Amino acid sequence: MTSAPLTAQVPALVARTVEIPDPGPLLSTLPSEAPLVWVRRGEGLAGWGEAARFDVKGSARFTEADKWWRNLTRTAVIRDEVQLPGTGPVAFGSFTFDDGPTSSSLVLPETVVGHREGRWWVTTVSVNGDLPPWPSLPSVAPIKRPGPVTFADGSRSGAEWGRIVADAVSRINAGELEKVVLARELIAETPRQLDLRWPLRRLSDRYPRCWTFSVDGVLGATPELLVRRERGLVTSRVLAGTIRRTRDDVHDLALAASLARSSKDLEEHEFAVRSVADALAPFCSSMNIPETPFVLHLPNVMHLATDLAGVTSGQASSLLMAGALHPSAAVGGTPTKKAQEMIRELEALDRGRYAAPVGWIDSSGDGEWGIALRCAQVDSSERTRLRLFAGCGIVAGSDPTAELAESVAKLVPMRDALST
Ligand SMILES: C=C(O[C@H]1C=CC=C(C(=O)O)[C@@H]1O)C(=O)O
Repeated sequence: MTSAPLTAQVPALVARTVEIPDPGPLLSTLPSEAPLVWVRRGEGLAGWGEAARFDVKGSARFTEADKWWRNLTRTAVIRDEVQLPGTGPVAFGSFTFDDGPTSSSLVLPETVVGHREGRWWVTTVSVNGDLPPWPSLPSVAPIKRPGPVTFADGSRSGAEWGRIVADAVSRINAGELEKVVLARELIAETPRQLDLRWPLRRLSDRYPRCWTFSVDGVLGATPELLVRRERGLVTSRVLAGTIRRTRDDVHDLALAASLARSSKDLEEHEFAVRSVADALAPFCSSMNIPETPFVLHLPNVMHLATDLAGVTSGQASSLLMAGALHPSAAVGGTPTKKAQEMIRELEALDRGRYAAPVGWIDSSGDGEWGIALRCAQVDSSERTRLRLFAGCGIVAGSDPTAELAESVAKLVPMRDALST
């Protein structure tokens, strides 16, 4: 079901991108209202304003959103003096994990500031056929602190969650399925309306190897890139298999070595790589899949990681690829259908947009889509209540106590980002 007919009159999109001098950190250019963000190591996109949006529910959400974007950009007039991926009009998107009651959205910002390869630009758009305003950066209000934040259990306490993990392990050992990813929720309350720039700045400063994102009230820093399509090349960073860090670098190195040898984690990782490679295969004429994963070090956890790369064989956009890849075994399980049923049965949680594609797409279909992991969903009106999510891959050898501790470690980035 779509909330807007695809055949509705298509607005006349005009976009203009101009090069600008270094404006400082991208996140410092953002006004406080509804920031749209995709940033890693200082590069990426920061947008605001809403020139057009598309909200959609149901199993065809990715294809319908892709159709809407193609319709909108097909007849667009684009003046782009920078010509890099992410220049010209871009839409930011955030999708739901399943076909439940929450909508997925694509948002076309009025203004986007971008930075890549030593260049900076501003794009402005209009959807009424007029030339958009001359790109300029507004002066922005200082970032407000959230004040003391409280945290409480969401749909289940930690102990209850440990019990459903134990249940999943016995069912995996009984042969019902091979892997399931179970998530838990934490509720954060802020005493005053949250200025989203506060957690975003902290996430991007502390987790520079992650993609910091904010789209339509979902924000976080994800280490997992579901798919990037850029000028005929497709890449994907697959993660699965995790170990907590201890703050002792020497000990962490030993842990990293044990992670790289752990048969439980290597097996979990293999499921995730296989699911991504299988889903990408129809879009690629060739693909490179490294034989062994590397260990990705983040401040709170370490992951087994594999970077896949392929050459595209058709016209499918980055968004269609993201839809085909979702849900990968890193967020669903193996086999996918069985895992989704078990998630619904055991979690007692509407995942909303957690563990689903978040990212951006440009008018050529190129773009980057991460998986919204370790993120928060802000209630839209008051902005004083957030649902925080984190999940863990459960396989035959999983220990519920260790998984609970892992989920706590995965919640740290968002918790810390909200604290004053
Ligand atoms: C589902 C999450 O992590 C996934 C991604 C990387 C490693 C994972 C793991 O080792 O369990 C999870 O599959 C999450 O952080 O919410």
